[in-house]
Amino acid sequence: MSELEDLRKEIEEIDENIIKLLSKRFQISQQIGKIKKEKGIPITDENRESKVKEKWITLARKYGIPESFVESFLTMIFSYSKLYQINPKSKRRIVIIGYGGMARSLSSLFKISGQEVVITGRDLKKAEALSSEFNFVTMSVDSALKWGEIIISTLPPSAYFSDFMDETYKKMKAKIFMDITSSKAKIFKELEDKSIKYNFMYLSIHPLFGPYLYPVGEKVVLIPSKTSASIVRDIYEFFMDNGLVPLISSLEEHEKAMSVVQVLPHFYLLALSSSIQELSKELGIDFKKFETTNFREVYKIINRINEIKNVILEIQEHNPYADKAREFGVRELNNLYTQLMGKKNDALHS
Ligand SMILES: C=C(O[C@@H]1C=C(C(=O)O)C=C[C@H]1O)C(=O)O
Repeated sequence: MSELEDLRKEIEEIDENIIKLLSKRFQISQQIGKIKKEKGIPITDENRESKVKEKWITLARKYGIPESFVESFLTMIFSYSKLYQINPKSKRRIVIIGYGGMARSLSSLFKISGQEVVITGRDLKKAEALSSEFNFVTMSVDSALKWGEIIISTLPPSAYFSDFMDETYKKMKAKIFMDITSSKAKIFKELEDKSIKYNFMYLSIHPLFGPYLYPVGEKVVLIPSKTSASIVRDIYEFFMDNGLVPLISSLEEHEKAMSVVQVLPHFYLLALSSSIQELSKELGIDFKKFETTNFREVYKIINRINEIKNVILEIQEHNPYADKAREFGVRELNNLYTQLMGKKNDALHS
């Protein structure tokens, strides 16, 4: 055998060992998951993750492996390790109304946690396309509402004022109903009123993650309404059991928080996106050719934002603190501008 072949053989053996060890690590993680379930503690333990990461970085230095490799590898290990810990106490009958990115993300989560899911909506062909991805079932809206116990609507805010939803509310008696919108000010009261009128339990939720698959360990905000007091505990446990980290909030606190974590950064990023285009055009520069590591990361986020621009603009429009957030954004940008321009002028005059 040539030297090249010998070395490749050695690599293959090492690869097998890596896989064996990973499998062992995931099995242990599964055991840890069972203990956490018994004790009612959440799957994600950020303290522990920091400790593990510290250890990995020390070892990486010791063995001469780049820290950046270890960091991205470990991030993947954590997220798959947590997948192995999902093991819900009970199976619930969940109906998802809608078939967009968030419906897909929630479906992926419920698939690994073994929930029973039916996908429905106005367009049953689209519902069927999503169902088949996860081997779930599609039903007409009427049948789905009869069958289901927990109804999660992934529709945009405007949909809650449509004839379609008007008909749907009437068929949800005694069911648990959730919306997942980012800006709730406009719809919360409407849905709360409808839940009183038609006797369903309305618990507003906001998954704090984008349309990604297997969002294990991510947060979901729960905003109780007048009709959901009796089920908040149950749904809190349900989400924890399915691998998310639930967080209870009031409507007002949630809207304020979203003006800080969504409205403001999205506002800057949209402006950053267009100013990058404009400035590079003005200067005749192909910025992709010169991108730095930081720029690459920022641009990834800009691309993600542009992909869901309609949702982003909806949040800008509906969040009640959006005007304030944008005012602060512009004010601080101007302050920085004045400060930096001032420095430049000082330098010129000295
Ligand atoms: C395995 C655990 O669960 C999660 C996964 C971890 C891991 O894979 O190392 C660490 C912390 C937790 O977020 C644990 O708590 O130890």
